[in-house]
Amino acid sequence: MVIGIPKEIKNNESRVGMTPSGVYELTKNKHTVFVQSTAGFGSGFSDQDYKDVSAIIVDTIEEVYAKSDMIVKVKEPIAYEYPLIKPNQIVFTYFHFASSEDLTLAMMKSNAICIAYETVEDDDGSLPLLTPMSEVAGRMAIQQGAKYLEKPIKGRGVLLGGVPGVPPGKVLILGAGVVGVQAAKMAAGLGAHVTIMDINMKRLRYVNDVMPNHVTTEFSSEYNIRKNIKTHDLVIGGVLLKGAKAPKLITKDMLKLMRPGTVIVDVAVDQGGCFETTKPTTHEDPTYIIDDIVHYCVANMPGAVPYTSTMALTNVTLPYVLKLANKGWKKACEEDIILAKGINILNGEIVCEGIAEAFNW
Ligand SMILES: NC(=O)C1=CN([C@@H]2O[C@H](COP(=O)(O)OP(=O)(O)OC[C@H]3O[C@@H](n4cnc5c(N)ncnc54)[C@H](O)[C@@H]3O)[C@@H](O)[C@H]2O)C=CC1
Ligand SMILES: CC(=O)C(=O)O
Ligand SMILES: [Mg+2]
Repeated sequence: MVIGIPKEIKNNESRVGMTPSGVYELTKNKHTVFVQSTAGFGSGFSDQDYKDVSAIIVDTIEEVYAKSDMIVKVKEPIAYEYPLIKPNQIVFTYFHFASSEDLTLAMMKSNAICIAYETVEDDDGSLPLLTPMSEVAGRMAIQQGAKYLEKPIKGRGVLLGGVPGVPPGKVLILGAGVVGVQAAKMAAGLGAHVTIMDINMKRLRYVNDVMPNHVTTEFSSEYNIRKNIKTHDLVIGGVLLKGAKAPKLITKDMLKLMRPGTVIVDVAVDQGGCFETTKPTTHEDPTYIIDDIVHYCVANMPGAVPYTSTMALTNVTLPYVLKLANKGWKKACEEDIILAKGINILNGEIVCEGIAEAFNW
């Protein structure tokens, strides 16, 4: 098969769809791989690194799309890429369709085979191709939240870890999944007091078992959320309803309950966000303020740490990329129900639950 790795064009997105080590496995299996020149620079890989594993370097994104049977990338296609996508071309990437009607309509029109990393689902319900990026984003959420709590950038002016004689800051985490647990771990490491909420008691039991005593669990209900946002300095949104729009757990009127300078980091922004006031931002301009509450809503957080993220992503995507390349998408998906769950759009039709509902279609 002919596989193409374009350079990402989303704002400040420095990850790349495949490392040279991943490309090595593809060319070893007799596939042809086109890599757009400089695609790997941001992640520390030169064109020569890709040439050394028998990839062919091309100058433009147009050539990558035109020559390839399968595109392997990181983020959802951007409007510039829509017309480059061909009928029956496999596009394997994060799509997050439920957060963009334009993207959904464009991909339906393209007649491409859209396989979304974020809905590939293991037998136990976990999402193996989302997990590593959620690990990165969960850990980063605390790093970013701690920074935006500083007064010169309009935060409350609280040091999360406190100091001897002064209590630590308080972090509220909505969702005890991958993002939530990694965020809790980082916040606890800094010495902050952490409250983590979920509707899944199994997850709360797990957190309760593995976390230190200054991480407390609480069932997620509107009443409990309203109570907690009054006293916490940093609120992390890490909820997910697979493939669907995130539930709005904090509405605009609830911002008034929070103290001025409270920071919210809505990691779930890529599924529409769990705060009513969330709108996607970029690494170039990551925050905005509504009712004195600092909102950080970057939809590609791992893109800011590409050296870590690109490797973590290829580690998990490579086995599926190899299957798709070796067998073709039909046979690969027939034989592997886990991969088949990634198919979101096929022959111009939506085949994943939750997307059509997101737009009231
Ligand atoms: N902004 C970014 O750069 C990134 C965003 N993400 C996004 O972060 C979100 C979370 O991802 P994961 O942690 O991997 O998902 P996950 O599936 O591991 O965890 C989600 C958790 O939310 C819980 N939940 C659902 N409804 C809830 C409610 N009403 N209250 C409290 N908890 C509730 C679920 O029970 C589950 O435990 C996803 O939307 C994902 O796409 C992930 C990586 C990067
Ligand atoms: C999961 C996702 O949206 C990201 O890594 O950017
Ligand atoms: Mg995202």
